[in-house]
Amino acid sequence: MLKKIFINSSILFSVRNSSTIAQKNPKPFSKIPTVSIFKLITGSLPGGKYYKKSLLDIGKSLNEEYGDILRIPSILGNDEMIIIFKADDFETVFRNEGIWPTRKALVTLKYYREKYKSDIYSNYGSILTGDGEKWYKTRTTVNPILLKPKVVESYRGIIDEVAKDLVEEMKNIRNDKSEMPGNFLDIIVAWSAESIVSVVLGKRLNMLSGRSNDENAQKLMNCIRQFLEQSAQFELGVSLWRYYESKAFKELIKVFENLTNVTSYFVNEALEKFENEKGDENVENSVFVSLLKINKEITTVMVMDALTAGVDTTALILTNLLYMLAKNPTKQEILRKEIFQFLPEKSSIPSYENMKQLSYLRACVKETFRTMPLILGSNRVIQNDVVLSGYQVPKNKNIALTFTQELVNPKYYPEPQKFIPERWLRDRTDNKCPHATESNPFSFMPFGHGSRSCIGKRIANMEIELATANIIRNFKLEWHYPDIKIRNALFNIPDSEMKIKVLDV
Ligand code: HEM
Repeated sequence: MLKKIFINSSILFSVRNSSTIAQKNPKPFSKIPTVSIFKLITGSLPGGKYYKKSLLDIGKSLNEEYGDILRIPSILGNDEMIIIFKADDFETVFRNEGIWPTRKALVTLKYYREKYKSDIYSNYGSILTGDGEKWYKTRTTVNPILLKPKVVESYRGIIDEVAKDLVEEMKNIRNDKSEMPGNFLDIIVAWSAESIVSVVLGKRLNMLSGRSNDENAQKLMNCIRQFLEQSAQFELGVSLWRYYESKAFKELIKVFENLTNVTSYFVNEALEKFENEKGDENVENSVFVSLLKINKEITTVMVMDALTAGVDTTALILTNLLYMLAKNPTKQEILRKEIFQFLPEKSSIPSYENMKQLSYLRACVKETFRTMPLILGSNRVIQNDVVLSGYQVPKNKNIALTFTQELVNPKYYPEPQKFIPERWLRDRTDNKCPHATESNPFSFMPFGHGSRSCIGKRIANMEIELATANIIRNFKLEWHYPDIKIRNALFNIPDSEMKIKVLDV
């Protein structure tokens, strides 16, 4: 064992040394290890090494096989892509992303919006799929409303109200073994949709407790689920859709159309309400109303993006977190102790001051992002020539940053497979605890980085923290099944029934 550790650490050392030299004498771009898309496709067929593998495993195999940088040449509508795995390289890319960073993602949604919905995006680009100056105009207008802590704080009451509805729903839907139904993820998606709609539009859909008879609310949920499931094959595979619109592609376009229609319905409804209540000082605060006072066009664009990007993401992280707490009862008890200390009553609404004290809760959220990442990474088109992992990479190349390998790098996160929230605490009492706060900040970016990072991160964190605090305040969670499997959709999603046991405390 010792010999193994010695060999591993000497490899690490020699790689580090040689990489320093390589940064000074970089190898030419043409020498970057290259994997053909043909090899990737055949590897994904039955019998191939990537067949039925999760994206996490595919990323790991590519890193092991080709090293810290590899190139996939352009083919049939897919741009050439450089894939990187190392935190130091991520830093280089982000420092060279330019003032209007370009991310080539959600390409089918972008295509749909440009081809069929140019009227909505004529003056202001989408935050999610737009680029250049039009993206910048929208982003800088919305930033103060979605990212300023004081403004986000004003949504605490409504987010807590929805979290308490989720707790009631969990009481109602547990079976005679006190377990959640297999489709618990759908309930959490309903919670997430309810939360973001109430923040953004100031409207309750009442989707929890089966109370909603609003057919548009149901439509919204269906569209978001279909988007998650159906767009993955086009995002991740060869872009043949650029040449030929298959039946599956046409169905995806229909999903985008439905999603746009249902969102437009909510936007128009909110507009009408706003017009009727104009001048009334008691009009409820919402992102919508705040933005509307600035610019109506941007308001529509922002609602489209928030409902597209802000539902499944948050729902999946809360699901993963509850699962991790159920599987780690000792950590769950530490968290419950902290929550009892600051929230003695089940009905209390956690204040800003209360939540600031819940450092173990925030550590549990971070450790969930690390151990069960939602996405493989992000990408940027670099604006300058750079050196990555010892190779020259000219400007304008599309770089895919694969975050997941660093999340389990023992150099940054000792005992990486273990769920250890303590590693995120600043004032550690246990000195033996592996410490993440000293690790490279570019090794942990669940919301991305820079001016194109997630605009919903503060809202998402508040939703997750309030839901978890309320759930752990009310229930003890247990897991009595084998470890869940993860499958590929647009995100990494659980492929097992989420039958978490919930017992009253
Ligand atoms: C736990 C929940 C969430 C996670 C993990 C997450 C993660 C991400 C990531 C990784 C990016 C790309 C960042 C980059 O390329 O640097 C992103 C972008 C984005 N997210 Fe989120 N997100 C979450 C929740 C939300 C919510 C609630 C909203 C709703 C407002 C939202 C709206 C967006 C938008 C509009 C973008 C595009 C930003 C831009 O390109 O300027 N996200 N998110």
